[in-house]
Formats: sequence, C-alpha cells, structure tokens
Amino acid sequence: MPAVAATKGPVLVVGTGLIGTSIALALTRLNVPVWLQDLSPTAQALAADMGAGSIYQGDDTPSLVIVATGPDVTAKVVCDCLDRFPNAIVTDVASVKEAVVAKVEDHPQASRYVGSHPMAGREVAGPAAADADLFQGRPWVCVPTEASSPTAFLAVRELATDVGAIVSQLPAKEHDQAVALVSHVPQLVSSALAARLAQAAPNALSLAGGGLRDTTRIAASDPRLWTAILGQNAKSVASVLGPLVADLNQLLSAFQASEEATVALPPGLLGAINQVMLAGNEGVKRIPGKHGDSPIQLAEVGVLVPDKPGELGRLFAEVGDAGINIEDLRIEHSVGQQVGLVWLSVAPVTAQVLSDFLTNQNWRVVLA
Ligand SMILES: NC(=O)C1=CN([C@@H]2O[C@H](COP(=O)(O)OP(=O)(O)OC[C@H]3O[C@@H](n4cnc5c(N)ncnc54)[C@H](O)[C@@H]3O)[C@@H](O)[C@H]2O)C=CC1
Ligand SMILES: O=C(O)C(=O)Cc1ccc(O)cc1
Repeated sequence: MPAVAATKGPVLVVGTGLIGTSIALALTRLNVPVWLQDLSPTAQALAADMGAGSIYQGDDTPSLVIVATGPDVTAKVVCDCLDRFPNAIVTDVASVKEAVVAKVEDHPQASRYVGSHPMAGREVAGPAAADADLFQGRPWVCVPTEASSPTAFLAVRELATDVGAIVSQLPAKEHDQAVALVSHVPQLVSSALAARLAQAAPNALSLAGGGLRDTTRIAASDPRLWTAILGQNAKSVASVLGPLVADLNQLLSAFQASEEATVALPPGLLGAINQVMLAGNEGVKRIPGKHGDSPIQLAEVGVLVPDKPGELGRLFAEVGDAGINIEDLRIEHSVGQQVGLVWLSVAPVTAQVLSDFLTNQNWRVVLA
C-alpha cells in the first residue's frame, strides 16, 4: 500500500456496511479525510466509532463519493449523489454493473461516474465485520461507461490502488458475465449444496471434513444481499447455470442407470464420472495464484497441531526458522479431537525439506 494516498479527499462513503466501512478504514489510515453516511444511524455511528471517518453533517462538499449500498438501490443513490454534489466524482462498488451503468448513463452528469467492483468480501455484512486490509492484493474492476471522463477514471483507479487492490478494467456486460462464472454461480452452488445438509442426521454431519467445509463456506453469506445481486445478474447467471445443470443431469442419468441395471457397473457410468473429474482438474488448475498472477502449483504439507494456545504460533515460527515461505494455509478440525490438521502450502521443491525439518522438531507430518 502506498504511504501517501493519491486519492484526493474529502471522500464521502454512502453506505457504511462491510465494504463501505472497509474502504473508509483503509483511506482513513492513509490520512485521507472520510465522511460517513448511511440510512441506518447505527451503521453510520458504528463505522465512525471504528475509526472509519466522521459522520457526514450535510454541509460540506466531497471530492469523491463512494456508493456502497446494496446493488438494487445503487443506481438511484449514484444519480442522487451526482445531483447533490455537482463537482464530485462518483463511483459505486456494487457486485453487478450492467443494471447500474444502464441507469446512470442516462444522467446528464454521467461523465463524473465510473463504476467499480472490488473482488473481495466476507460472508458477514455490516460495519462490524469491516477490515482496512480487505482489498490488499485483491482484484478491483473499474467499469467506465461511454460517458466517463478520463479524470473520473483516474480517480477511481487511484482509489483502488490506494486501498491495496490490483486494478483491471472491463465493460459492464463482460464484467457481469465474468462474475457470474467466478462468483455468482459458485455462491448458488455452495448454498444449494449446503441446503442438502439442513435435514441431515447428526451422525452424518459429524463426519464432515475439509471437502464439505471448502465447498460450503460461502453458504453462510447474507441472503438479502445475495438475493439482490443474483436478481440483478439473472441473464449472465442463467448462461453459466444452464450448462452446469445440463452436465449434472448427464451425470445423474449415468448414476440412475446403475440403480436400474442388473450389473453392478452399467456401461458409461465410470466414463461419465472420470470425465467430470478430469474436466474439474483442468478447471481448478486455471484459478490464478494468490496475487492474481499466473496459476502456480503448490505442494501441501499436513501437520497435526495440538488444540492448545500458542501451538500454531510455534509451528509458524519453526517453518520460518527453516527459511520456508508459507504460501497458503488451511486447517481441518475433527469433531471430538484435540488436534487440528494444518495444511501448509509451500513451493513444491521445499515440501520434502519442510517435512523432514518438522519431523525432526517432533511434529507429526503428513505429505499430501
Ligand atoms: N459483501 C461482499 O462480500 C461484497 C459486496 N459488494 C457490494 O458492495 C455493496 C455493499 O455490500 P455490503 O457492504 O456487503 O453490504 P452491507 O449490508 O454490509 O452494507 C450496505 C449498507 O448500505 C446501507 N444503505 C442501504 N441503502 C442506503 C441508502 N439509500 N443510503 C445510505 N445507505 C444505505 C445499509 O443501511 C447498509 O448499512 C453491495 O452493492 C455489494 O454488491 C462488493 C464486493 C464484495
Ligand atoms: O468471490 C469471493 O469469494 C469473494 O471474495 C467475496 C465476494 C463477494 C461478492 C463480491 O461481489 C465480490 C467478492
């Protein structure tokens, strides 16, 4: 993050929930003056108490307005802000862009608007969950309209860079298609999968491991926000969901054939399973690495860590002593066990060295 912000304040954040307050915290940390406004007096006051800025009193003029309300009201709030602040640049952070841009483009002052979308968030809504580091190293898409001025575009780019994000640019329609694939349909699939668990027997749930946790983490997301997001991106979501459902139906037919078959393995079933597994292997390899750079292959080293205070810290310190960088991390917990399985992702050439080193230090090590 730059030590000196390029963003020229004062900045007005309208909507001091998770995203608005996170941006406000990041800008305040850079000494940019920030004003906060929310329909909810509680959200507004809590954001101010968290150190995100001061409550907007209505008599000063911001240079930049960031609209961070739900996507269903974003276009209207952006247009209101273009009217209220005749010299300010206005951006928004809504997860869907085509519906917002289509409405704002008709505004006579649309040259002062550039849309944006930080690709970072959390399952929890509201200012209490905000984090000044939320956007560090995360993608941030700038979505200029035909009317956007270069000055407005530059201001929004600078905002994204100031909060530590990696900036890119897309037209609204392409943006919406891309996020349908990488964010909106994954949310639906995760929720639909987790919904299967609602009536599951406790015995079955007690067997849950990392696989289920990984695939259902985002099912805890805010239903109100996601209903608005998905409703606004229906066309693009349908274009991803349709082929996915077709693939699942094909798989289902292969499995159902086995229910009716007289032989244990009906022809076609294993081929259909293998095909989806191979296609999945190809797809997952294409997800970019942690800094948005080209996909990197990492090796995982599993370490059994006692469920006691300080043990994780001790493990990390010892990995540091070995001179090895932890690229990523996940933890599997088992019900009723006093240990957790910590999976350390490291450069493949260092995996065996790390495993030997930690074994020598009396850790229980598993190589993936
Ligand atoms: N939650 C996430 O992970 C991400 C959300 N976004 C987008 O950011 C925007 C905000 O999302 P969150 O911060 O998660 O929601 P949130 O629910 O935490 O905050 C939204 C805030 O906007 C306020 N608000 C609603 N209408 C308003 C109005 N007319 N004037 C002033 N305040 C108003 C609400 O009172 C609430 O405090 C949404 O458009 C969402 O699509 C973008 C990236 C990630
Ligand atoms: O995609 C993810 O997993 C996130 O990082 C969270 C997220 C949720 C909603 C968005 O509009 C953008 C990002």
